[in-house]
Amino acid sequence: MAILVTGGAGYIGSHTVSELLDRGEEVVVLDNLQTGHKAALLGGKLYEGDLRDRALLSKLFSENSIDAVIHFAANSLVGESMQNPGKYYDNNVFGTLSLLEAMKEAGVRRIVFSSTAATYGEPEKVPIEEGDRTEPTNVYGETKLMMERMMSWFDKVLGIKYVSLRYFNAAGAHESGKIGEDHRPESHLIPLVLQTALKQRPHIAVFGEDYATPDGTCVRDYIHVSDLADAHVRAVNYLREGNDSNVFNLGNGQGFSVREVIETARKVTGLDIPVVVEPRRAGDPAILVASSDKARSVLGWNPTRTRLEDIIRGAWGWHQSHPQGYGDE
Ligand SMILES: NC(=O)c1ccc[n+]([C@@H]2O[C@H](COP(=O)([O-])OP(=O)(O)OC[C@H]3O[C@@H](n4cnc5c(N)ncnc54)[C@H](O)[C@@H]3O)[C@@H](O)[C@H]2O)c1
Ligand SMILES: O=c1ccn([C@@H]2O[C@H](COP(=O)(O)OP(=O)(O)O[C@H]3O[C@H](CO)[C@H](O)[C@H](O)[C@H]3O)[C@@H](O)[C@H]2O)c(=O)[nH]1
Repeated sequence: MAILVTGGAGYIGSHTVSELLDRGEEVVVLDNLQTGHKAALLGGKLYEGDLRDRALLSKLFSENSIDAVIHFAANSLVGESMQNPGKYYDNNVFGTLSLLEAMKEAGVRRIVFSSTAATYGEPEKVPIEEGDRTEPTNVYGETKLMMERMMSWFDKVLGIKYVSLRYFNAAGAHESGKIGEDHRPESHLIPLVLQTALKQRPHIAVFGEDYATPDGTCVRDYIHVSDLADAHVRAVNYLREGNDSNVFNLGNGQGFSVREVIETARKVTGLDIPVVVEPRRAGDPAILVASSDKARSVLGWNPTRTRLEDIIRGAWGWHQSHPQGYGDE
């Protein structure tokens, strides 16, 4: 049986495809390449097309024996979602509906889904647990929560089981050096800091230093992309074993401030990284740190690449060897 990976040519998707292939799984990828890269695919069978194309989905399911889906394909820029909400409801919510309908038609009963810490909004406490209040502060987080709720009803009514993985901040690159982070436009802190070290940007902007945190800058929980990939494989197996639908946080449980990330990058690269302090970015909570105890106990997940310095060193290796990313745009 094969696993369908939507968005498999993207950052987290490509690392998960690699992990699945390493474990001998047959992989089918659906990606419209709007932010993904063909070169990020280390194997698998690619269908180049859109999630919302029901005819393509029907063809894909009829041509392959798929028993589980891992669903990464989405738009995921918080700022853009606050300028163009319709794009997010269309691609994320309608796209997921299209996928679930195609799964129903094909009789596929398992889906593992990319959710996000953004479903919580401003946390009521840290570390955040799965049962905590979910009140998104941006459209992106709201669409991900809607997708979770839609899957919950497709389970109740149709028996399609899901695992929703709420990632915190994905970071780092594959140990092989072959794949890494190449978002266009790039909005994530670590790649932007490393592009500044490479002198591709004049400075890194620090969005606000008046937060109620030890050094005034936002605190985030950075989790290695390969540890995320491992969690997806575990989640598929959890569903294959016949377990019930579930929701898990995925993070390291340790927070680092924006200033600490920049300082660590200076240490790793040995280079100057100029900083300019700018106003807060709309919709940014001060602190987001995960409790991943549930994923550890239920999925047996045990992230191994947890040191921020090592995560940044791996990303630095990728940026040095691929200064233009995949170079396909
Ligand atoms: N990067 C993070 O820190 C982070 C954190 C939490 C959640 N997430 C979620 O994880 C998932 C993957 O994130 P990423 O950073 O790898 O993003 P990415 O942009 O690199 O990957 C998304 C992939 O989906 C594809 N895609 C998008 N819409 C599509 C459509 N309609 N049809 C077919 N393909 C489509 C893109 O071309 C791309 O290859 C997203 O759902 C994102 O919301 C990411
Ligand atoms: O140039 C920059 C970019 C970011 N930041 C700050 O660095 C921190 C991390 O920002 P990222 O953009 O790297 O990540 P986010 O925490 O905003 O978002 C990530 O995690 C979210 C969940 O928490 C969502 O899932 C989202 O898709 C994912 O990119 C934030 O405090 C942000 O304000 C800066 O100071 N300067």
